[in-house]
Amino acid sequence: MLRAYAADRVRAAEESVMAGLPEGELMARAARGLAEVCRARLAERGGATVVGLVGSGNNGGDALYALAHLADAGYAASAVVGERGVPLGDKDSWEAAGVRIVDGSDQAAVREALGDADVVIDGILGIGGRPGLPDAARRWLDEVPDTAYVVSVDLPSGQDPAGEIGTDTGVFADETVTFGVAKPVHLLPATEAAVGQLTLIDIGLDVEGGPDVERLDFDDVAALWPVPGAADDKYSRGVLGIVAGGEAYTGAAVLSCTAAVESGVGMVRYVGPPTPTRLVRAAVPEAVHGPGRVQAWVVGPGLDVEAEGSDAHAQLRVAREAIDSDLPLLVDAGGLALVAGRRDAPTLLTPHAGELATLVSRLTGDDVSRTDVTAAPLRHARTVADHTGATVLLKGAITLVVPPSDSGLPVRSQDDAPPWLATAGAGDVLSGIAGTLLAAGLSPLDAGSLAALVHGVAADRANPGGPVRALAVAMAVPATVAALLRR
Ligand SMILES: NC(=O)C1=CN([C@@H]2O[C@H](COP(=O)(O)OP(=O)(O)OC[C@H]3O[C@@H](n4cnc5c(N)ncnc54)[C@H](O)[C@@H]3O)[C@@H](O)[C@H]2O)[C@@H](O)CC1
Ligand SMILES: [K+]
Repeated sequence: MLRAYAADRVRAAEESVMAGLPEGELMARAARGLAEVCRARLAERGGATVVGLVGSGNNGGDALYALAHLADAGYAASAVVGERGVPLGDKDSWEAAGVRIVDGSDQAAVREALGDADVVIDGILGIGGRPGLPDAARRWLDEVPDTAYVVSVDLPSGQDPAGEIGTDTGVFADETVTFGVAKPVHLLPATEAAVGQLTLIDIGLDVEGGPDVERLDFDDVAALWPVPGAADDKYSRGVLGIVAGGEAYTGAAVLSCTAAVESGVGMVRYVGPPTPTRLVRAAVPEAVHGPGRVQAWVVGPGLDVEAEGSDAHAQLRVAREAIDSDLPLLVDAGGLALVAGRRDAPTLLTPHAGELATLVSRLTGDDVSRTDVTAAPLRHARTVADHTGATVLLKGAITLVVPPSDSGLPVRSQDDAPPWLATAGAGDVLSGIAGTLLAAGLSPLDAGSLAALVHGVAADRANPGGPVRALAVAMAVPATVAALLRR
């Protein structure tokens, strides 16, 4: 499990560690680790020249000390500094340590220095930064050659340390070297694309309490996935009711039911009108039909809440009963239109960005667009979680699973899916996997994040590096789970 802690908690931890250490020791550790990474990247690239972009705070201090180590190791090291000059010591002392100081307001000098750079160290802003870069720093970035390898110190400068707000004016790094623990910026969808490879340097930091953001990795699957024992039967493993599909969207019913049986559900009860029922009978002979006792519900894939006719109305009635029940519930796609008040039972909502925008707008009365959601995904997912008491799984290239704030639980952020998984029906498959896990008794947070992980890995295994259809993802789930359980 990768764990990230908010910047203010990291600062508090730094302060308590620093109290027991000689002055400057923590920064010295950070800079030594940073210099080692840069030295390895220079060696891999056969490079001789490293240039730091140095801001006025401690992030710039880390960069400067690392540059001094690299100068000491024989590399040509320069530091571009802003109008406030070097963050620590004075220009002469750094030049005595072998670091050439370049006046950042002299664009020609900046261009000349960066033109030769094999590695660029981005030490403009760290956890003290707000989203966006000062104009002067933006002009420095204009001179960074495409061929240079950009190593960001702690986080890509100008990106939101909290990972809440995306900006395209910040640094986009090849690698980010962070200290002690990861921060939300490294894992959350608004900012993670700017981080590049994440490298963690141990500086002896220990943050108290649980993380703010987590990411399950493959080694977490065995501890969470419900593995049946000899005493289990289909009922104890979990019966999942699926209210999905209609005369218009017939495939969603097949995909959701298929994914559930491929995920090892005890039994599926399918509820829908005649055409999807016929198709589910043919494609998923394991499913039983019509309402009955279940341990959890999936409501919504391919569900048309506006559909007319007695069959559609009967299906809608079961959907509403499921929502009003005290059973664990997953609500997806068409079913999201039925979500209104709070539920006390475990609830997982699984919108994509457009559906979340509609949901936020309806619940808050604000006019929120899909673009607003993609610019600040965590904020909007949390708004819905707090309004409904449900856990919100926001689908995307990175899947966010956001419990209500008052739960005290961390956000999970999963990046397991290949871009090929952005295909019709993939969400229906996810609902079948996550529904199976809810029926087996997992919490919405575990069910949602574990399902997102398995869904992404199954897509990759179905056809590594190439296109994949939703049905193939569902069919790849059994071997994927077996492989993850064997680790
Ligand atoms: N506290 C410690 O002991 C350690 C800190 N470390 C480094 O220190 C960094 C944090 O340093 P600082 O707190 O000095 O803060 P930063 O160096 O991140 O930022 C410096 C200052 O820039 C200004 N600023 C922020 N956003 C801006 C914007 N968008 N435009 C213009 N100005 C802006 C703010 O006044 C901020 O205080 C960490 O990210 C890490 O790199 C490491 O050396 C490890 C040890
Ligand atoms: K930085």
